Amino acid sequence: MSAPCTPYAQVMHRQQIDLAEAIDILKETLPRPASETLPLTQAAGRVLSASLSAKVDHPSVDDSAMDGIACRLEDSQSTPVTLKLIGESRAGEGFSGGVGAGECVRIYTGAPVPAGANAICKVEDLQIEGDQVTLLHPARSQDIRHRGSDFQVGQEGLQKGDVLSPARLALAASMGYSEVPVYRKLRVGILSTGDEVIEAGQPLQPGQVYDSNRYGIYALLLEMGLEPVLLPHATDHIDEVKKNLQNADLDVLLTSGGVSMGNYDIVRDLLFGEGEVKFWKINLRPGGPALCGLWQGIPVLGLPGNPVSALVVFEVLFKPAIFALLGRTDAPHRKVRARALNAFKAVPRKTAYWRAQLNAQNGELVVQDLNAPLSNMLRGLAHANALVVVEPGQAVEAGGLAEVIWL
Ligand SMILES: Nc1nc2c(c(=O)[nH]1)N[C@H]1C(S)=C(S)[C@@H](COP(=O)(O)OP(=O)(O)OC[C@H]3O[C@@H](n4cnc5c(N)ncnc54)[C@H](O)[C@@H]3O)O[C@H]1N2
Ligand code: MOO
Repeated sequence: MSAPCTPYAQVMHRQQIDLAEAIDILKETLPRPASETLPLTQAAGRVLSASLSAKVDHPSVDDSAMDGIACRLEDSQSTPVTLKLIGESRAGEGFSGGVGAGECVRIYTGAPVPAGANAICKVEDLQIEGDQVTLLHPARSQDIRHRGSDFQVGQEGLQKGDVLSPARLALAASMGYSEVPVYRKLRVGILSTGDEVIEAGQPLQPGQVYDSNRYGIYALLLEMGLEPVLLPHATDHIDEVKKNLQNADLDVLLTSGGVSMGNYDIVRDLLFGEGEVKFWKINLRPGGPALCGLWQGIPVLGLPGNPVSALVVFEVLFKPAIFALLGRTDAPHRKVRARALNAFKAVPRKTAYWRAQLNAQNGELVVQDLNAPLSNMLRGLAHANALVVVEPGQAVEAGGLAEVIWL
C-alpha cells in the first residue's frame, strides 16, 4: 500500500495549545443543541434549557406537619389540659368552621389548619375520649407548615443548565409542571480507525488489537446523557472513513486513532486535506495528538488511538466542553487535594493526568498510583477512580499534596 499524502507536513511544527484553550475552541466548534419539551417521565438526566418558576405556592395552604389535633396555642401551654373536639380536617378536605377558645379539631399530616387554630399537638401526646381530648404535652406552633414556606408562586426553583436529578424532577412536578424544556441529545458518532484494529470477540492475529475505544467512548457518551451512534470501523483509508460517514446524520463525530505523526494517520489527513483544523496537539499527557476540526460541516474531535489517551481526552476535554456548551450548572469534575502515597512525575511542557486510586485513610484523602503509566495500559484506567493532575515542573513527591480529579 502506498503511503497517503500528508498535507499535515506543512503544519507539523504548529504550536501546541493548553487544555483550557482546547476546551474553549471545541466548545465554539460544537453545535448548540435545540430544545424540546418532554414529559417528566422522559426527562430524567436531561439538562434544562430554560429556568422554571413555581406556578403555585408550596404548601398551598397553612397545613399540619403531624397527625393530631389543631388548637389555639394559648389554650394548650399548661398541660394536662382538656379541649373539646368539634370536628376534623383531612388532607384534601379541610374543616369549614373555626376553632375557638377551649376547642380543637382532629387534623392529619398535610391537612389545612382551620381558622382560629395556630398550634398542633401530635396524637402520641393525646388521650381522646369521645369529644374530650386531653393534651399531655403543650401543642406546638412549629408543627404548622406555612403557605409558601417551601416556595412561592413566581419563585425560581430550577435553573437553565440544571441536570434533572430525581429530586429536581420531583420539584418540577411540585412547582406545577407536567413537562419540561430540555436540550435535545446531541447525536455523537463513534468511528474507530486502524488496519490492525478488529472487532471484539474475533480471533486475534499477532499485531492486531481489539477495538476497545468504541465501547469505552460509547459508555462515556451514555453516561453523559448524549446519544452515541456506532459507525462501522474503518481501515486506514480515507475513502473508507468517508464511506462510513455517509448518511450518518451526526451533530458531532468522535474518531479514534489516526491523528498522530505516521504516514497512515488518516483522520489527520482527512481534516487537513478536506476539512478545517481548529487545533491539533495539546500540551497534555496522555492525549497530546488530539485533533479538532470540521469535515463537511460536522464538528470532529479526533481522539488518539491509544486506549487510555482516547478515554482521558474524552474525560478532560470533550466532557468539560459539552458541560460549557450546555451551560450546565454542575461541574464536570470534582476536584480535591489528596496526600500522595507515592511520587507523581511531571512531564516537560505538558499537563500530566496519572491514573490513580483515591481513598480516605485516617481522616484524610490519599492517592496512589496504579503502576500503569503507559497510554496503552487500560488496566490502570479501568481500576482508577481518580486522575492526579501534575503541571510541568511541579512533580509531586511521596507525602506531598496532589491535585486530583475524582472520577
Ligand atoms: N512520531 C510520533 N509518534 C507518535 C506521537 C508523536 O508525537 N510523534 N504521539 C504518540 C502518542 S502520544 C499517541 S497517543 C499516539 C496516537 O496515535 P494515533 O491517534 O495516530 O493512533 P494510532 O496510531 O492509530 O494508534 C495508536 C495505538 O492505539 C491502538 N489503537 C488504535 N485504535 C484503537 C482502538 N479502537 N482500540 C484499541 N486500541 C486502539 C493502536 O493499535 C496503536 O497501538 O501516537 C504516538 N505516536
Ligand atoms: O496521547 Mo499519547 O498517550 O501521550 O501515548
